[in-house]
Amino acid sequence: MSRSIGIFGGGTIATEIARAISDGTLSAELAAVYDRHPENVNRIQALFDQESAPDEADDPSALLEADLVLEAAGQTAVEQIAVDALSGGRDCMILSVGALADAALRKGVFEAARASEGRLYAPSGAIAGLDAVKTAALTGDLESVALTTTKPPAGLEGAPYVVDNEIDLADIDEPTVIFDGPATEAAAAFPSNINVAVALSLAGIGPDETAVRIVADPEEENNVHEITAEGGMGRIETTVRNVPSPTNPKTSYLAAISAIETLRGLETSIDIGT
Ligand SMILES: NC(=O)C1=CN([C@@H]2O[C@H](COP(=O)(O)OP(=O)(O)OC[C@H]3O[C@@H](n4cnc5c(N)ncnc54)[C@H](OP(=O)(O)O)[C@@H]3O)[C@@H](O)[C@H]2O)C=CC1
Ligand SMILES: O=C([O-])CC(=O)C(=O)O
Repeated sequence: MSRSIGIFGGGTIATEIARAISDGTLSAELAAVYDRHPENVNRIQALFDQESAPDEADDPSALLEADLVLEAAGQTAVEQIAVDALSGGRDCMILSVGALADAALRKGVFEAARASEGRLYAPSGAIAGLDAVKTAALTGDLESVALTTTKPPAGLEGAPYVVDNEIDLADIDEPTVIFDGPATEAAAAFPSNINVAVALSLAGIGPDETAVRIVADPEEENNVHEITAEGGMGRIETTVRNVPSPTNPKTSYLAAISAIETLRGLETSIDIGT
């Protein structure tokens, strides 16, 4: 029997995953979708015929009936659903990985995962190289991990750090570093922009030790993520120049596809790559 999935969030990433289920790329059943905007759920339901359309969940707890609960909404949604899903023996996939920069939440979610028959999944999302960073971390001598993210200013609008520091993105006329600090701080300062930093940090040397720079570049059309990691094994350098999603420029198209590929990995009997 195919795995049932309940999705928390009905936006850009959820829609791509739903499409992959409706067109057969994934052989899962989409059981239910929850979003505070019912029209988003309705748009996803319209991708399916009547018998296979997901239920509209009135409450996030309705998602806990599914085999796998997938969060694609925001950091608060991770707080609302991850521990309950894992404690109930469900698998749980989270996209708003930045939520795990909070040490107390991370401890709670990891403990729930360790005690559960279910597993916690955090896809690579919009970055490349988590496989190599994770492998290098195993050697015990990974010394530094850094991420530089460059986005068009429009992709950074509304971030708490931008609002609190009254950064006028429209005034930026050349590549400008607007944030430089550890992944822990980046996740709170840019909750919708830098989940990748926390995923990277959890694969590597931890959120307090992972250096993050965010650059606003008016000439840049892509969401660019450059990773460098150094240690006894040598040096890892990766760059992804992501096409932003048309429905949410903050989110790179690759992030949604990465979640689909992680789900596909649960179905296949051949597993290539670390
Ligand atoms: N790991 C990675 O590499 C990446 C992670 N992400 C993260 O994935 C998540 C989903 O991205 P995306 O699909 O583009 O986002 P969207 O904004 O397109 O969709 C998210 C939807 O979920 C709703 N939502 C958010 N929080 C809640 C809540 N607590 N209760 C009910 N509804 C909620 C939003 O409503 P509203 O708009 O009102 O908040 C919105 O309708 C985001 O947190 C994003 O930052 C994105 C890209 C890469
Ligand atoms: O999609 C991206 O390029 C990265 C992103 O928004 C995130 O990590 O939150």
